[in-house]
Amino acid sequence: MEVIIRPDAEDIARIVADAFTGLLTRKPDAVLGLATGSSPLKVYDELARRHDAGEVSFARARAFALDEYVGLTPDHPQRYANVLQTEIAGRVDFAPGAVQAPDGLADDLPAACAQYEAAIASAGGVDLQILGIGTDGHIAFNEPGSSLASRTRLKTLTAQTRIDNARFFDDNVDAVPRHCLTQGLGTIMEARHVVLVATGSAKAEAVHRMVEGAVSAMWPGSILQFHRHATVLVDEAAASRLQLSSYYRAAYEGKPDWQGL
Ligand SMILES: N[C@@H]1[C@@H](O)[C@H](O)[C@@H](COP(=O)(O)O)O[C@@H]1O
Repeated sequence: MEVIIRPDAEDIARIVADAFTGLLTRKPDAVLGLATGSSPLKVYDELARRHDAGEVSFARARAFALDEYVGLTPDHPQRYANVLQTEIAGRVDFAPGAVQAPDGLADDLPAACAQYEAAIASAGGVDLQILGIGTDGHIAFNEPGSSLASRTRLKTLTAQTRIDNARFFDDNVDAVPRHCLTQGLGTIMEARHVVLVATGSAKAEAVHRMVEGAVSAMWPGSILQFHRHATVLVDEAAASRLQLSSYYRAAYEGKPDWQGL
């Protein structure tokens, strides 16, 4: 796991956008993994800017959302399919239907989960997955206690996650759905490169546990310690509990250019 500590979210966004544009240049039909939440927003802004400048195209790419709320109406602005359309898909040149999310309105939710797994597999798997992390250490919606081998499935959100996400629902926690469909930890682990972005002091404990703690279902992001190509980008506040921060800084400063991200 590579840990990169940068001064601010803009700098992090540039580095992550470089990973996306580099991949799409090498492999225009790449399969991208997209996250919701506030953490990726500056990355999406930077990608939209580069797209407008003619520096990158998503025309042949496909993308999969990490997760989706269960039961939000098709036009609900917080339905993650709509969030991704607003934040990134509608701002660049993805082909119609190229961005998929689990179907949180399906009559048969387990079947929808199985279909989603099959769609990712038939696309050839995810090349580059962007991730955020919850204050309780969840990635996608894999809450503490999630199986480290889990696949796309129905999950119940924790009270903490519903409180954290109430800001997207006019601060009304009762409006936050209780259930979601989420890629499992085992699903996410199959992405060929995962890039996790975390900023702000509220994430410091989760980042420390994920990177330096024991691998444990109590801190689901810690499964990424087993990933062969995981990059964690944090600002100073999110890095504030890291024990080996001097080492991470030295490694990044001395990193040979040819290594890339
Ligand atoms: N399902 C999403 C996660 O994918 C995201 O990583 C997390 C953190 O959100 P934020 O980036 O807004 O802190 O929130 C939600 O629960």
